[in-house]
Amino acid sequence: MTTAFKASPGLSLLMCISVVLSSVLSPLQVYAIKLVVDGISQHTSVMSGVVLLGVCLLVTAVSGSFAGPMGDTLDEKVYWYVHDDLLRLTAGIPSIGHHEDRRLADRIALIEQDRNQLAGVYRMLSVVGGVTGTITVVAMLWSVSPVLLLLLVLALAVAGVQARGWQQQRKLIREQEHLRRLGTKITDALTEPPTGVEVRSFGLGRTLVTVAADIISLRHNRYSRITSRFARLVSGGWVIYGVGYAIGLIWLLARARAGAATIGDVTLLLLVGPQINTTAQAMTNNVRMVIGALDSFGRYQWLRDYEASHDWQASQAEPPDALTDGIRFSGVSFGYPSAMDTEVKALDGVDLFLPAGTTIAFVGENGAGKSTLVKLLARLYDPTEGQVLIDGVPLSTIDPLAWRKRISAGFQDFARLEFLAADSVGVGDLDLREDRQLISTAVGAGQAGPVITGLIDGLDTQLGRQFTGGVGLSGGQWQRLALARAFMRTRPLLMLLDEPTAALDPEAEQAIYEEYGASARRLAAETGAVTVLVSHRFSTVRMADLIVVVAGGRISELGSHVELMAAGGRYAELFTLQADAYR
Ligand SMILES: Nc1ncnc2c1ncn2[C@@H]1O[C@H](COP(=O)(O)OP(=O)(O)OP(=O)(O)O)[C@@H](O)[C@H]1O
Repeated sequence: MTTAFKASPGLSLLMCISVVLSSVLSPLQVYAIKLVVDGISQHTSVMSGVVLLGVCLLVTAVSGSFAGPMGDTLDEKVYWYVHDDLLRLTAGIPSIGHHEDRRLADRIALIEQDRNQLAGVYRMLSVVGGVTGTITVVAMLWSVSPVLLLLLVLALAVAGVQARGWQQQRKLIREQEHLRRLGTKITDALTEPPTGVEVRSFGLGRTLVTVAADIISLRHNRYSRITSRFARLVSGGWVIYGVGYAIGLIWLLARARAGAATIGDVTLLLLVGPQINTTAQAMTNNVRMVIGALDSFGRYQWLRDYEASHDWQASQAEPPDALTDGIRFSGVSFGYPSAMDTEVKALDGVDLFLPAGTTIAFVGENGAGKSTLVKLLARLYDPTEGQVLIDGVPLSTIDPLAWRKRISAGFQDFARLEFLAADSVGVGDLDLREDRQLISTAVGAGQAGPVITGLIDGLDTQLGRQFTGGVGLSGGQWQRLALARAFMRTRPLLMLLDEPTAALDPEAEQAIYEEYGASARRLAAETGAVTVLVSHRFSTVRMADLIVVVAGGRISELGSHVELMAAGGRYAELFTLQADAYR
């Protein structure tokens, strides 16, 4: 309710009034008719009944014509309010665990699907309306005979069964979220250009279509089983209600003949029959809405709590202006959130010192833990045990956004930012996004000069084939722009290069590493910056001051190229293997 009132206080208040009014008005109309009938049959005044009926009809007509458009506008306002809030919440979390943990991703996907449900939250007001309506019906039945209240009890029981059915449907939707996601992934694989090539060359199309159909029928079968079971129960219930209503009517007619009830009483029961039904249905709808809204809001609230506990508010310290000592991993262990159940650790008790002003290379087999070390340095996660220290200050106490502003990073899985070319590079330092001089320098350093000069409007070209006049780039060209982006930050304390040249041709790769070497030397003198390089190419790795061999989440060897070669361990073995291959 507070969400609806925050989105639009005035409209929410008007809707409150309109919902309550409409729930009282229709039973009151029935009562007014009874008063008129009684007046006529007993030759007394019908004035009060007529006035009441007139007022009811007038108010219904006026409020009815406003309620629809008002409701639509409020729906729209709440929808966009919730939409913005969800974006803010998911994008605002500084860590990335919620993107990678399946359970968290499922919940967030459900919240996004629930946006409509959340937008209609003000309809919860009709719970108030439903209660008022029920009280009015109870009062009317009571005025004829308390025995007739049994009809309402019967109708509510049927409505309760219906509500139970809805609850089970929602539970099933929740349980099957992973299937929905799998279905979407398969659809994407079949329709998106990046996977299209492999799907066709391996002839996977038909198989994927069959799997997608199986998933749909699996979801559909269980859903329709629940739906049809409850449909049978509910229709049976209404038949019993109908019989009960007929018995009630016959009983009341007999009483009227005996002079124990008036014609007005019989008229009231005739008119209120459908009202009982409608009231019970409204109550079920309310229960359904409450269940749905509690469910959706429970998740929405969970996301808010999650964001609050992951906003790292406690991390307020500013990063140092320059590194004097260096960066230390002290007893660092880490398990990915998605692997929590398995207790598999990606890093296990790492103690490592990266001295200020040096270039360090991480090497090791696939899955050894190199990228995980890099992610902890960028504070995309916090270690599960131990800590990362920046000049002796725990990284967990440093403001993550301020820290990232002092990092320049190039990744293997780079983003293809389909903006104007200037922006695609410029967002590497948002504050200096408009600085064309700086962008041009970064483009040069990232070896993206030929990419830009090849574009029709240079830096002002729209990138991305999906845009009118947009230009598509090759994988290597995109990577060059990503590298240029990484050169936008001019005074980083940390340069992270996680296989950033995988898509580049050898010449560009050589040039990039020369550029990085020059940057590393300049920054080492200016800010004591540490350069971390992850690479499988030993010709690049050997240039580093310190080489760290990672194996099974631990540090297995450490030293300069010369020292490690002399030691004759795993590094020496792999280096020799690669060098022989090139001979
Ligand atoms: N997002 C993730 N969720 C769960 N486990 C992950 C995730 N990313 C990596 N891992 C696991 O953590 C371990 C270390 O992975 P990491 O990416 O650090 O290896 P790497 O040494 O960089 O490998 P590569 O050379 O292939 O890039 C692996 O066992 C991997 O399966």
